[in-house]
Amino acid sequence: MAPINADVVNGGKDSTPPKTTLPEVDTETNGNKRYSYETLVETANFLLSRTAVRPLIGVICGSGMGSYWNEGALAENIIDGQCIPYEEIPNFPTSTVEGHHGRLVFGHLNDIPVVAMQGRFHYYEGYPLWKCCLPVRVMKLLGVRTLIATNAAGGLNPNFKIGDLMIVKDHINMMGFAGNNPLHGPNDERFGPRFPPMNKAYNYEFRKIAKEVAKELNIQDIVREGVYTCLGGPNFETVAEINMLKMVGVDAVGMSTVHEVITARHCDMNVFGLSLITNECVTSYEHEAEANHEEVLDVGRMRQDILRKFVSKLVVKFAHTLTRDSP
Ligand SMILES: O=P(O)(O)O[C@H]1O[C@H](CO)[C@@H](O)[C@H]1O
Ligand code: HPA
Repeated sequence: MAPINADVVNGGKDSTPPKTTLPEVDTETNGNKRYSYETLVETANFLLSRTAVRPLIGVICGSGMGSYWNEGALAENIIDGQCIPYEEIPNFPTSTVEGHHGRLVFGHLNDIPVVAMQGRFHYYEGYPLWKCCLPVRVMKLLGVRTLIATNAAGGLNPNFKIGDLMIVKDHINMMGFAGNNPLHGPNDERFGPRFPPMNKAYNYEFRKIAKEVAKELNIQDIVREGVYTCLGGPNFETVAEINMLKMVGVDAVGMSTVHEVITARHCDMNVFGLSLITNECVTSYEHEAEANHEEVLDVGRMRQDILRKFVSKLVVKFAHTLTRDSP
């Protein structure tokens, strides 16, 4: 077969390669090639050698929602703050999306040892789902017992407004319907069972606590509850897709979180999910506006202060719930 001529592919106009170098990502989905338990223990041990913090709670920051973990922003609350860029962590992927800083932040938030992912990994970046969720398993090996997974999402529920916070009550694993699941492949029982239940994915007690905290902070009017779904992305949805999602009971749509939560529940972590509604999903062909990532990041910036206060308080309350439940 004749080799493909790039000039022809580009319409004969320009065969110069793009200026930016794209990161090489591993699109290998073969179950046998994924990292073993032992490999992830090595990653966890590397982190434990780099920090004295022994985190109990892990936070994943959504698109544009992580800057409250920056030096300065958390200075009043966090002590022993220490940042480790993903590039330095053995076996870690790298963040390629704007609004995802690409580092772990360790520290004590109001005396509670925490680790925050300032930047997550998405399927559309080219990573298989198991690799997107690798940090969740690493957190488990570090001793994290509770995961707070936050995300930016489009609102489908007509009662939601841009800037609202949605406590995730449940999710619909759309990608799982098509057979794409982070647990696909050989199961290592040291992480969890072959067939994990998912009907208690989002901790009921935590959801109750979050509603109480919302009242304490006087933000109850912007705090909602609902069902999240994740699509593969990176394109935003068509009108028909949004209308279909509405019909099946979805309140907010994004491109993350579901697989992280499945991985966390598989290894018996408690989960709290929080979506920031960054845009209204378009449900009619007459609608002029188009979804875009800039708007998503803008709303994230706009809500930094509230997110910082809300998440900081939740960390403390959730940690105390863990202590109470401990034998
Ligand atoms: O889910 P997070 O990482 O918050 O990001 C959301 O925002 C991006 C689209 O603007 C997508 O990555 C979507 O998943
Ligand atoms: N759709 C999918 N993902 C998103 C959206 C959206 O409207 N907003 C933020 N992330």
